[in-house]
Amino acid sequence: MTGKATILLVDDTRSNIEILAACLQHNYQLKVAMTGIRCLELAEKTPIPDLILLDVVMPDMDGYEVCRKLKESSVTKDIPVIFVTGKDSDEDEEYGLQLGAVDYITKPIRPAIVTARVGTQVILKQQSDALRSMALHDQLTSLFNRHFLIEAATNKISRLSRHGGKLSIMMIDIDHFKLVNDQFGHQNGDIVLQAVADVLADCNRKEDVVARFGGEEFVILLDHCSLDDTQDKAEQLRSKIEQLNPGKIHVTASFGIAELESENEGFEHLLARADAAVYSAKEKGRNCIVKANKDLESDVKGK
Ligand SMILES: Nc1nc2c(ncn2[C@@H]2O[C@H](COP(=O)(O)OP(=O)(O)OP(=O)(O)O)[C@@H](O)[C@H]2O)c(=O)[nH]1
Repeated sequence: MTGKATILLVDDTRSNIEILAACLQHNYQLKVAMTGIRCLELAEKTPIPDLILLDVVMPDMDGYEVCRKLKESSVTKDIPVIFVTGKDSDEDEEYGLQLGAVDYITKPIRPAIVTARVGTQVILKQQSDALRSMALHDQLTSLFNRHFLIEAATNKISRLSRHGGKLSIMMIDIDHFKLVNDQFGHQNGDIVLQAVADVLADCNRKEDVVARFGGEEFVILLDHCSLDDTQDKAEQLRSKIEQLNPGKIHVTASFGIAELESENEGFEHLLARADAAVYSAKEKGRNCIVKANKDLESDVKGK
């Protein structure tokens, strides 16, 4: 991880914030909130904190309630929380830990103890972020992997069922990739995969998901994108890949595109339609784009 970890300090008393800041400001980037509501706002804003030090007794919303809300939100649920509080009974501590806090520090604080406990939690958070990132990315291309794609698509489809909107999918399969490996070797095959992945990653909006789905197959999820717009985008990508020549190897790819018919269509079905369209593109001579039929059966029969 590059740069300093970010810690959000939450306390309604300025002098408490100052004491904590004095312990931590040299090693961490600090954000400060003096109310529970402000804590919830800052916890969702970039840079998302790596750790929150949370007071309990505050006028607008107490720290326990803030912690509960942090744990309910998909954006903030993985941020570790340490309570820093004057409430020092066993019951208070037990309650705070039951809410999901990773540690509980009582006031008056001892700076060396705060520094050590914060350091431990920051390291654990960085390690778990690194593991999560490895679990969700493809190592060769650094794109998202199939596991993340399925998770993201399922979330997007369930959001669409609540708020409406469009979702399209593009499946991209490099043509005759076995021949590339056979003629130029596996290492050059890897270079081709990385070059194609870079083109796909560069040409997309931040909210789109670009994933390596398997061997020489990639999938892009396009938010709020109609099938016609997806086709335009696919044409740009097809043309860029054709002009790439990574390691002087001529590369092309076949594209299948599909738009979610309704929120009742599951991701598996959408994917199967895009896959059938890729198959049709291969049948048509490769290096082209095929729109999926609405009906998967007729696509599959066309094989
Ligand atoms: N270099 C490299 N090759 C891989 C990787 N993953 C899968 N492959 C190879 O990709 C090739 C895919 O071949 P096929 O599925 O037969 O498809 P194709 O040769 O691209 O033929 P068409 O898709 O019909 O155009 C296989 O030879 C796999 O070994 C990888 O990570 N690196």
